[in-house]
Amino acid sequence: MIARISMHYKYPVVSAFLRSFVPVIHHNKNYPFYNLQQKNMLSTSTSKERVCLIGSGNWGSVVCKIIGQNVLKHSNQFEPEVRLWVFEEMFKGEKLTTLINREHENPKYLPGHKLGTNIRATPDLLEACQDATVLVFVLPHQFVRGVCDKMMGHIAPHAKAISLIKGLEINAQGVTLFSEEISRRLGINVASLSGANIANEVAEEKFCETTIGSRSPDIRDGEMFFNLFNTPYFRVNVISDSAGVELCGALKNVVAVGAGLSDGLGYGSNTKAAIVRRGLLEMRKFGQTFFGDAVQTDTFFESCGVADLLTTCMGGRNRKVAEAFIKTGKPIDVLEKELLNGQKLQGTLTAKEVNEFLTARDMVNDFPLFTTVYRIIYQGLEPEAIVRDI
Ligand SMILES: NC(=O)C1=CN([C@@H]2O[C@H](COP(=O)(O)OP(=O)(O)OC[C@H]3O[C@@H](n4cnc5c(N)ncnc54)[C@H](O)[C@@H]3O)[C@@H](O)[C@H]2O)C=CC1
Ligand SMILES: O=C(CO)COP(=O)(O)O
Repeated sequence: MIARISMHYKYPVVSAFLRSFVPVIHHNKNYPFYNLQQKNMLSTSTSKERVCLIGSGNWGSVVCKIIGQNVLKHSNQFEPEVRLWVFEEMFKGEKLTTLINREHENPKYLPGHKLGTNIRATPDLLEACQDATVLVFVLPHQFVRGVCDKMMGHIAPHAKAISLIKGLEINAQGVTLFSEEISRRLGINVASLSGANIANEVAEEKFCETTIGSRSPDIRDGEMFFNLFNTPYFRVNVISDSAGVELCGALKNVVAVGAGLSDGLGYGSNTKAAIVRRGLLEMRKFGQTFFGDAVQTDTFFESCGVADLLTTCMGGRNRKVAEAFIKTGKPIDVLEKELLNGQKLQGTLTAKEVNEFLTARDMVNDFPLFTTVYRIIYQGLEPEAIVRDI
């Protein structure tokens, strides 16, 4: 069963689906909800998890570095080799996979940071995920569908997955979380991870927090993901509201585009704060309206909520490109190529997708910030509308 929302069945179905999972809430390393028996079950397990990352961009590479270190740290739980699926491309005359395997670094998407010698990059998706028991999806959201289609029928039956994707599967027909879309296509449980995590800062090991949403009925999955990601500089909190984690991660990108427009116009901190506040309200309203009580208000106070909204509006790529859109007058796709060196924007595309969804429900006026961002970027509305029309 999948929690896809359409005109025919709205959020009560989603809520029932999400509520059907046992709530799992582990707060940091103390695991107050763990009992001894469950811990013993974990330590006596004989088979180790084999991890595969699907995606090797800017964030994918940083996460690969973290996972590469953690599988060695938790060697009783994980196989030492981590597979990294790379969308193959040439870089300075050589294949990116060859470079990663030889230099232990991704020179295109994360230059200057070693990934670890236990990482094995491959351009072959099926080889990468063969026998993997833990799949980490970290792709720009526009590529997920095609990648999942290729993986269908090639996944270990008991594999678990986690989605680090910040986007939604959303169009006029309905909205689906990527965790649910991947789960539906591959038939496996999928958790989510999102937080205030600008990749280059995490790569430099500057302290930050992140949120994992796990609604797996097996409480050990939450602990496994905690061990896979948590470090002293990347502090993980595991909560049960997986939908809220993903929704925040996707929608804050639209708000960040608004913040960038404001910066481009030379407006100050107060204006940006107003956009952030309005954006947060629309994010919560979107959750309440289309996901009902499947999305919890507390989640907006986790790293995936207000913290990610703030950092993306201050230092993210969506903000940067939107600012340049105002200052240069160039189209977004041109700026994406010029400024991001192959990295992908998520916020402008999400603004368009959200607008299609809202238009189909005659609800664009209920989300004035999301709508205004869309109209400025795609319909030539004057940029000053970013304060006038919200
Ligand atoms: N970069 C960041 O600071 C953070 C990003 N995220 C999220 O993580 C997700 C992945 O982002 P990044 O790793 O930064 O990626 P990225 O923005 O660096 O995107 C480039 C990646 O897309 C791949 N790609 C290009 N064309 C493709 C195709 N046709 N099929 C499959 N892959 C293709 C490239 O090979 C490269 O690996 C996004 O949803 C993003 O919002 C989340 C937290 C932080
Ligand atoms: O999600 C991010 C930080 O948490 C990165 O945001 P940008 O894609 O805008 O860089």
